[in-house]
Amino acid sequence: HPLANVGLVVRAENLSSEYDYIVVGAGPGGLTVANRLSEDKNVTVLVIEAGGFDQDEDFITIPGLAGGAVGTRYDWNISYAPDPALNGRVVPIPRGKVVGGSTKLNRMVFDRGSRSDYDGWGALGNDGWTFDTLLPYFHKTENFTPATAEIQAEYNIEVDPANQGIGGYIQTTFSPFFWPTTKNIVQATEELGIAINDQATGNALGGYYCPHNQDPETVTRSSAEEAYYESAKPRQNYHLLPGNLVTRIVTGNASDSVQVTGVEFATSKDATPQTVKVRKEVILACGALHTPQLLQVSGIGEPALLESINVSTVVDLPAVGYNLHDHINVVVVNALNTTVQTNNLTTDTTFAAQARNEYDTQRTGPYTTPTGDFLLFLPLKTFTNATQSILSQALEAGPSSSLPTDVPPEVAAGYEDQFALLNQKLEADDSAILEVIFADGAFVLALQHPYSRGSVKANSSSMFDAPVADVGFLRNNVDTAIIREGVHFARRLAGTQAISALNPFEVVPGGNVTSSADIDAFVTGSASTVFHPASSCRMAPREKGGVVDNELKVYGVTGLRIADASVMPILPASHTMTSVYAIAEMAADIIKGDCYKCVSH
Ligand SMILES: Cc1cc2nc3c(=O)[nH]c(=O)nc-3n(C[C@H](O)[C@H](O)[C@H](O)COP(=O)(O)OP(=O)(O)OC[C@H]3O[C@@H](n4cnc5c(N)ncnc54)[C@H](O)[C@@H]3O)c2cc1C
Repeated sequence: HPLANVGLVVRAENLSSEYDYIVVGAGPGGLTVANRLSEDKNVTVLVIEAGGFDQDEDFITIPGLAGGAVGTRYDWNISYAPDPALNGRVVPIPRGKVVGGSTKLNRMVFDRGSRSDYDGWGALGNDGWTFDTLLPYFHKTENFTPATAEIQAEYNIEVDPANQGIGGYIQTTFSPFFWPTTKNIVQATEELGIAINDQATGNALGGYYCPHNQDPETVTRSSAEEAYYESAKPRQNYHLLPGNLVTRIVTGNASDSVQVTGVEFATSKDATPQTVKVRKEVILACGALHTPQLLQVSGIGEPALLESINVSTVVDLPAVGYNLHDHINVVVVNALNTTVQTNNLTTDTTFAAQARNEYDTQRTGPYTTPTGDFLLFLPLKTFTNATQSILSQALEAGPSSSLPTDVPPEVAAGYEDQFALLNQKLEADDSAILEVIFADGAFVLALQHPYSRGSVKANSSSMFDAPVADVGFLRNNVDTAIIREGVHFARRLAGTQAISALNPFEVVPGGNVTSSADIDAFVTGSASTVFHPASSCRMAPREKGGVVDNELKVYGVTGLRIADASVMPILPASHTMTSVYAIAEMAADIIKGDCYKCVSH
C-alpha cells in the first residue's frame, strides 16, 4: 500500500493516520533505522524530527568549517546544569536540531573504538553485543575510499581495506590535505615509542590516521541526511515530517503490559498537539539528552520525579536518565613558530582567501580537512607511570563517589559492574584512557573512560522546556587525577624533538602551573566536553539500571525501542557517531528479525 505524498511531508494534515513504525528523531540513530526498516516495501515508516532541513550552508558542508553550525538555529542551544565540581560553571552542550541531527554539527571524526570497548558492552550483561557482532554493522554503514595518492605518498597510511566497509551510504575517506604540523605529531608519537595502528581493526590504540565522513568526489560532509535520508526518500512507504517535536509517547493497556499506540507531536508549545497511531513499534532516537526526557514526560521513569512534574506514572522505571556520562576534556595550548597553521584561516586574510579559492576551484587545500587527521588513543600506562596510585585512589573512593546522591538502587548496582570494568581498564593494554587531538599548538586531552556519572531529568511535563542534564563532570576526583597525568603527557609531547622543532611556548595553562594542586585548578576551571553524551537509557539488565534490554526494548512497555547514543552501556574510547550508526544498523536487523548471529530470540 504505497503512501500518498511520498517522502517529505511538510504538513501534518498530509500524514497517514497510522504507520507500522514511527521513528522519533532524524539523527544518525533515527535515519539509519528508518532507512533499513523501509527497505521492506510491506511496511510503512514515519520519521518525526523537531528541526528542519539545513540549506547546505558552507558552515555545514565544507570540512574546514566543520562545527560552524554550533550555536545556530540548527542547534538546540542547551547547556549542562551548573557543575559544582567545575566551580559551578555551566558547560554548553551543542546538539543538532535539524534533519541529520548532530551529524550536521560535528567535527566529522569517523572512528571506531577498540575490541575491548564493545566486548565490555556484552560483559555488562548484554548478550550478543561484542566487537565481532558489531563489526558487520560498522562495515555496512560506510563506503570507504582510501587516501589520495599525495597523502599516501607523504604519510604512508597503512589501512587494510578488508576492515573498511564498501557500498554503505556514508562516504568516508581521509582528508586530501593534512596541516603540515601533522608530521610533527606523527614523529613525536614515534619518538616516544608509541605504535601507529589502523583504528578499524579493533586495535584503536596508540596513534592512528583518522578517516572522516566526507565525500571524496564533492569534498563535502556526508551526514546522516545525505547518507540515510536521501536514499530512503523516494520509497513509496517512507514519510519524514520535519519541524515537529514529539511531545509524548501515547500508551494504552494491553492484557499484561503497557502498549505503545502512537505519538503526540506539535510545532510549538502553544500549538494544539496532534496524534499519529502506530501499528508495530515506536523507535526513539532523540539523542542522549532528549530520549530520557521524552520517556519521562510520557510517564516512563522514576515515580517521584514524574510526580514532581505532574506526570502520572505509566511504567515505574527509575533508571531512565541516570548513568549519563560524556568525554570531558581540557586543552593545553602552545604557541608555535611555524608559518602554516590552522589559525591562519582566521587571522591571515590573504591565506584564507587563497585557501577558499583553492577549495572552490579544485577541492584541495586547507578547507578540505575538518582537522583531527591523526589522533592518539592511549592506555594509561602509555602516558603515565601513576597507574597504581590512580587505581588505589579509585578503589579507596569506591563506586558511590561517582554517582549522584539520589541514584536509584538498581542504577548503583549496575554501576558497580562498570566500576570493576573501569578499574580493569586502568591497568589494561587494550583499552584507551586518554585521547590526544593535536591541532597545531593545542593538545586536546579527552578522558575516554570517566568514572563520574550524572542524570537527565525533565524539568516540566513539556518537551518544549529543556531537560536538566547534570553530566557530573569530575564528580569523582579520580577523573581529575587522570586528566592531570594527561597534562604532564602533553608537556612530554611538546618536549619531543619533533615538536620542539616548532619552538612551542605554553600559553595555557602556562609553564608555571606545575604542582598537582595548580594543575587540578586548571582542570576544574577549564574542563569542557567533546560532545559525546551517552548512556542515559543504557542497555543492561533491568535490575542493573537498564532502561532497554539487549534487543533495545524499553522495559515494561510493548512496542517501544531506543536506537541512539543513550543506549550505550558505557562510552567507548572513540568519538561516538560511528558507534551510533552501528547500533542503529544492528537495531534495524533486530527489529526485522534478521540478527540471528547477534541476539538470541
Ligand atoms: C559539535 C559536535 C561535534 C561532534 N564531533 C564528533 C565527531 O567529530 N565525531 C563523532 O563521532 N561524533 C561527534 N559528535 C557526536 C555525534 O555527533 C553524536 O554522538 C551523534 O550524532 C549522536 O547521535 P544520536 O542519534 O544519538 O543523536 P543526535 O545526532 O543528537 O540526533 C537526535 C535527533 O533527534 C531530534 N529530536 C530530539 N528530540 C526530539 C523530539 N522530541 N521530537 C522530534 N525530534 C527530536 C533532534 O533534533 C536530532 O535531530 C559531535 C557532536 C557535536 C554536537
